Amino acid sequence: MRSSLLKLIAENLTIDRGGRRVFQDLSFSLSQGSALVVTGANGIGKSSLLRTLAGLVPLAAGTIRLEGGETDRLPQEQAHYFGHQDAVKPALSVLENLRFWQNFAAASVCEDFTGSTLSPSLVLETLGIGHTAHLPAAYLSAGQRRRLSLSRLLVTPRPVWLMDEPTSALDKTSEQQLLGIMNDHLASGGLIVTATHTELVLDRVETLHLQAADPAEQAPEEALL
Ligand SMILES: Nc1ncnc2c1ncn2[C@@H]1O[C@H](COP(=O)(O)OP(=O)(O)OP(=O)(O)O)[C@@H](O)[C@H]1O
Repeated sequence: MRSSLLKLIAENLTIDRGGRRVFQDLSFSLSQGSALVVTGANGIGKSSLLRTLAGLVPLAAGTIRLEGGETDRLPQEQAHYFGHQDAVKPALSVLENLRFWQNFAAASVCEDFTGSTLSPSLVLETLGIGHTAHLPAAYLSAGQRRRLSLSRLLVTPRPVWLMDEPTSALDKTSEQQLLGIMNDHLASGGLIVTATHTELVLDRVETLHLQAADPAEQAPEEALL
């Protein structure tokens, strides 16, 4: 019997950006195999929350931990961050980009999550950009660049995926494929935190709706509700 299921636990998070408090005392926990969908008005702090979980924005207060994860690694070292920017090096070929990321981001496996490791070539084929493998990444369209960025998550297993507006720039077919990939990750025991303005059809979803603490800062449409 498994004794230490993975759980992402955020307690009393407080985040400041540009000298302004974005939110404070935010707490949540997310169990293995589940996705947390973060919603809320523009500027409420969804991206800031994801960037904080990824270790890219410092916490003013609070703690983040991955229970059941690798004890000698920080939670962000066990997470992939799929943000607005695609982190693609334009002068390298598409395949070189992916090989770079495979070598750069260490795999993170633990008792309850092994994930799958696919070869860069296979991932590019799977995501429909195999024919671009030897082109400079600068030549990719916006949607192809997005798919290359997504492919990083599949060449190196990490249990936590932090995904900011993951469907942006994707066509309907790619969007369906992305949802399939996200559901596969959940089915293999992974966890996903995703910020979105669109509905994502995922298998096990919890929602976190961020709201302004000060009603004066609420978006007009939210203030009317
Ligand atoms: N680098 C930064 N420096 C200063 N303030 C920032 C920075 N990035 C974001 N902010 C501010 O932090 C607040 C939250 O921004 P954030 O991008 O997290 O919102 P969001 O909910 O993701 O918005 P959207 O739905 O528009 O993407 C906003 O007031 C924004 O202006």
